[in-house]
Amino acid sequence: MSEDVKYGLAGVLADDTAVSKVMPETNSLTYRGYAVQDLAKHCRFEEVAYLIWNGELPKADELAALNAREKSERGLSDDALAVMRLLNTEAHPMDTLRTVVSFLGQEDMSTADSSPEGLMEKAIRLYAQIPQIVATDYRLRNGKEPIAPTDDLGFTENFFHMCFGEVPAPEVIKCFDISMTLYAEHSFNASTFTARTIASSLSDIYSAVTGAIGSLKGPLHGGANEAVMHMLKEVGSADAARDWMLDALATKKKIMGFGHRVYRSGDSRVPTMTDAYEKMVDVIDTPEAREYWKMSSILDETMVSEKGIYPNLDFPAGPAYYLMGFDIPMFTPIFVMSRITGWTAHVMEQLANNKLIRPLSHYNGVPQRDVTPLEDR
Ligand SMILES: CC(=O)SCCNC(=O)CCNC(=O)[C@H](O)C(C)(C)COP(=O)(O)OP(=O)(O)OC[C@H]1O[C@@H](n2cnc3c(N)ncnc32)[C@H](O)[C@@H]1OP(=O)(O)O
Ligand SMILES: O=C([O-])CC(=O)C(=O)O
Repeated sequence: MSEDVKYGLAGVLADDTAVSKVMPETNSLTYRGYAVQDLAKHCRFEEVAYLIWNGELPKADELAALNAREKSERGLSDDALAVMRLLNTEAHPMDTLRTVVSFLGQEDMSTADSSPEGLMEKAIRLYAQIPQIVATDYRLRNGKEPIAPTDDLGFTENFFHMCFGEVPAPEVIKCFDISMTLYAEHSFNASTFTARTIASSLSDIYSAVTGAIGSLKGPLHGGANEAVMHMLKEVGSADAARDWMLDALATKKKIMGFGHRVYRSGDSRVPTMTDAYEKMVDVIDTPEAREYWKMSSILDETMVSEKGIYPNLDFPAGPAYYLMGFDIPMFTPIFVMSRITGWTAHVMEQLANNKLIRPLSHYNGVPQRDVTPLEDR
């Protein structure tokens, strides 16, 4: 260990950004100057996507133009669908998504076009097509035929339609839409920084997004929303929750969905997501939904009172997705459907003022030595 090294780049200011601001001192977060809570309350995810890319909220005609473009980009090619049918249905959906996004880059004859217009076109294509990849994979893994997207529905409604062939209650749509808004962007998190690092060598945007998907998959980052649900299933009941947590802490287990590199006293997005999750539980109103809600509340209270470590966004998002009917391995791919907006905005920002990302390392290996020829070793 060296005092000069910032392990994990913790606390390092690596570049400027105007996309979002994470403020741990006030547990707050803004996208382009707007508080996420306000955005979640007043805007559909499509408006937030426009904001993240363009820096301003859209006027009605601008939103209509984005939505029309997104709809025109829906529909994977026959080749992409054929590739999906070849893939291993036992694989994790993040592996499938990473592979198919990489294929989209291979299929696009203008992959290397990094003009501002070219980047925006590809960002909108990915935003339009990733939901179909996620939904198609869900259906193929479950032995069902894929459902094609429809232009009659908005972003969120179309996703539910492609997964389940139906659109749920407005409260469920609202909860999902809020999760999309909250997941969309979070400054230099690991996956976004990965995307920027790849872009900084003047590689292409598909490569940057493919790498970012690989980074998000890890359970210390986006993969935690799945891990949270596995944990809730292991806990089993609200009655068992407090003892489960005390035992996990006593045995020094890492509790998924808690803690954050930047926020130390609470994730800015959690109250909004928890509120949306609670409202959805009230609407679903099944014993299972109420049990998960109680269990989550007890785990949260116990972790905060025992360790002073607060839940992050993955903690309420995991069970909310589960109660919406999604299977657990889809949770992190759903995160990608949202974070694609932040990743691509950061690729655009990186390339607008590019400097190759190349930090230094502190060498702690063996000192320099002479090579002994093979016959003498
Ligand atoms: C959308 C997102 O990506 S949000 C993050 C999602 N990830 C998770 O939920 C995974 C669980 N959480 C964690 O692993 C961590 O909190 C991280 C990786 C998110 C942040 O890690 P760091 O900034 O490196 O925090 P660090 O590991 O230094 O934690 C400080 C102390 O709190 C403890 N701690 C932090 N999070 C947790 C946790 N979830 N469970 C138990 N202890 C924890 C650490 O063990 C450490 O204790 P120590 O000082 O006794 O060693
Ligand atoms: O900011 C981070 O390190 C992780 C996170 O919460 C996110 O990417 O949403």
